[in-house]
Amino acid sequence: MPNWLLPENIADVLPSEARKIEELRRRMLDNFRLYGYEMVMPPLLEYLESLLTGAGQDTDLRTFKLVDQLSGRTLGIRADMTTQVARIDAHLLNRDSVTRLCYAGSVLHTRPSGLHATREPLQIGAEIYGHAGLEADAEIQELALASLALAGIGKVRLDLCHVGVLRAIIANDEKAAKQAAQLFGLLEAKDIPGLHILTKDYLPATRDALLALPGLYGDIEVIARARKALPALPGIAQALDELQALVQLAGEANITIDLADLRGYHYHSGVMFAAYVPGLPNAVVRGGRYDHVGEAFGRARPATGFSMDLRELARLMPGAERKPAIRAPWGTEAGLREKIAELRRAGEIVIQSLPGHENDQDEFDCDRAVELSNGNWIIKNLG
Ligand SMILES: N[C@@H](Cc1c[nH]c[nH+]1)C(=O)O
Repeated sequence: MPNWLLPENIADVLPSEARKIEELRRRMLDNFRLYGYEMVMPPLLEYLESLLTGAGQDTDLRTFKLVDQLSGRTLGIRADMTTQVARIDAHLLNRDSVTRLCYAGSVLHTRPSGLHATREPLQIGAEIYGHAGLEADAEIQELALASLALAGIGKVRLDLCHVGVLRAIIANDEKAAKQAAQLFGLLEAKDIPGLHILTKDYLPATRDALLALPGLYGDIEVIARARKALPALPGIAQALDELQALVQLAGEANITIDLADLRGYHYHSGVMFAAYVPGLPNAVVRGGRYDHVGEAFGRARPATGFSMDLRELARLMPGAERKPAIRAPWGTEAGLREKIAELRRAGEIVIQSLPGHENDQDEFDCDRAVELSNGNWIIKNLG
C-alpha cells in the first residue's frame, strides 16, 4: 500500500475547496458576532470522562480514544463540540445571565455517519445558555437558516421534533423505559418491523403510541393528529404545545413535523430540529434543546443550539469565483515594495514572480502586472 494513502472517509482539502470552506467559515462567524455570539475554542482532546459527560452513548461510540503519555489516563478526541461548549458555560464562565457562544473546529468520528460522509467534519455552531423559553429556540432556528442563506442555500425544509413525546410515552412503562436506547435506534431507522418485535410485551397503550410515532410526519396538521393518536399524558401535551408555539414563532420558514426524527439526539431534552435541502438525505443542520448537560457538569442551565458541517455545506455551494490578481516582478527596490504593499492594502492579490519563474503558469488569473515605466512602478493591463 502506498504510504501516502489516507484512511477511509478522511480526505485532504485542495485549494479551491479550502477557499470556499474558509470564506464560508468567516462569513458565518462574522454573522454570529452580529447576533452577539462570542467565540470559544475548546480543546481537540480531553479526558474521556469529561468529554462524555452528559453526552450519551452514541457520542461514546463515535469518539476516538487514546492514552495520555503524561497522565496514563484515557483521552478522547471530540466528536461533537456542543457538550464542550456546555462545559465552558457551566464551569468557566459561571454567568447567570444569558450567554451566547459559537465555535468552529474539526471533530472526528470513529465511523462515518453516512456512506460518503467524512469522518472529520468541520463543525460550526452556536449555542444559547440561560433561557428556558422558546424564544431562544426560535432565535437559534433563525440563525441556522440565516447561516444556510450565507452559503447560498435558501431552499430549506425545517423538521421539528420533540424528545419529550417519546420520553413521556415510555416513562409509564417500566419495560419500555429500560429499552429506551433501543427504541431511539429503531425510531431513528424508522424500523417498523423491529418496533413491532421489541414492543410485543409492552403495555398496549405504550405499544400503540410507539407504533404511531413513525406515521406522525407531515405539515403542521400532524400536531393535531398527534393529539388524537397519542395518549393524553401531560408530557406529550406540553411537547405538542411547544412545537405548535415554535411553528408560530418561526413565521415564514418551510416547516414539517416528524415526531420520530430522533437521529443523533441522545443528550437532547426538548424541541429538536433538523434542516434538509433538496437532493440530500442527511440533515445539513441539527440542533435543539439540551437542558440537562450543564447539570451533568454541576450547574443546571437551560441550553439550546445548532451545529453543522462546513465541509458538507461548502460542497453544496457553486465554485467560488476567482478574483483576478496582479503579477509583480521580484525585487528589493523601495518603490516596488511600496507599490505592492499599497495594492495589497487596497485588497488586491499581488503575486511576485520568484527569480527564474517569470513565465510560470500560475494558479491565479493575473489580468494586470506591475511594471517599471520611466522610473515609476505602474500597473499594466494584460490583454
Ligand atoms: N451538536 C449537535 C447539534 C446541536 C447543537 N446544539 C444543540 N444540538 C449535533 O451535532 O447533532
